[in-house]
Amino acid sequence: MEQLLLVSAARYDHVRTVIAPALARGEWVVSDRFRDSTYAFQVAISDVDLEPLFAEVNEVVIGSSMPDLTIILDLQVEAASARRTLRGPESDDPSEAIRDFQSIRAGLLKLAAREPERCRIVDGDRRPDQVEEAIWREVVGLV
Ligand SMILES: Nc1ncnc2c1ncn2[C@@H]1O[C@H](COP(=O)(O)OP(=O)(O)O)[C@@H](O)[C@H]1O
Ligand SMILES: Cc1cn([C@H]2C[C@H](O)[C@@H](COP(=O)(O)OP(=O)(O)O)O2)c(=O)[nH]c1=O
Repeated sequence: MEQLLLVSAARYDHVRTVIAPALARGEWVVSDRFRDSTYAFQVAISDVDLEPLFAEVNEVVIGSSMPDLTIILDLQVEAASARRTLRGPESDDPSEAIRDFQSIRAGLLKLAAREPERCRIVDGDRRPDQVEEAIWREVVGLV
C-alpha cells in the first residue's frame, strides 16, 4: 500500500506541474508509463485487495487527465526477461529479479479488456520497425 500511495503522490505532482498545463496549452502529451503501470505494479501483484483504494486515489490524482489512448506493448514474460539480460547488468533493478511479471502482465491485459476503446494491445514480439508501425496505426486511428 505504501508504494501505491508514494507513486500516486509523485503522479499527483506530475499531472499538475507537467501534464495538465501542457494539455491546457493544447499540446499532445505522450507518457512512457502512467496510471496503468501503477495498477500492474502496485495493485495487480498485491496480496491485499487495493482495487478500491486505487480507484479512489486515481479519481483525485488523474481527474480529467486520463489518456485518450494507451498502448500496451505486450510480450511473453520469458522473452522480456531475455531482452533485459541482453540489455546488460548495469541497468538492472535488483528488485526486478523477484517480481511477479506474470501477474504484472495479467494486470495490464485485464485493464485492456476492461477498457478496449482506450487500451490497445500491440504485440511487442516483433522487429522494432514492425512494432513502430503497429503503434502508428493505433495513433492514426485516433486523429
Ligand atoms: N522489438 C524489439 N526487439 C528486440 N529488442 C527490443 C525490442 N524492443 C526493445 N528491445 C530491447 O529490450 C530492452 C528493454 O526495452 P525497453 O524499451 O527499455 O523496455 P522497458 O522500458 O519496459 O524497460 C532494451 O535493451 C531494448 O533495446
Ligand atoms: C511507472 C511505474 C513504474 N514502476 C516500476 C517499474 C520498474 O521496475 C521501475 C522503473 O520503471 P521505469 O523507469 O518505467 O522502467 P522501465 O520502463 O525501464 O521498466 O518502477 C512501478 O512500480 N510503478 C509505476 O507506476
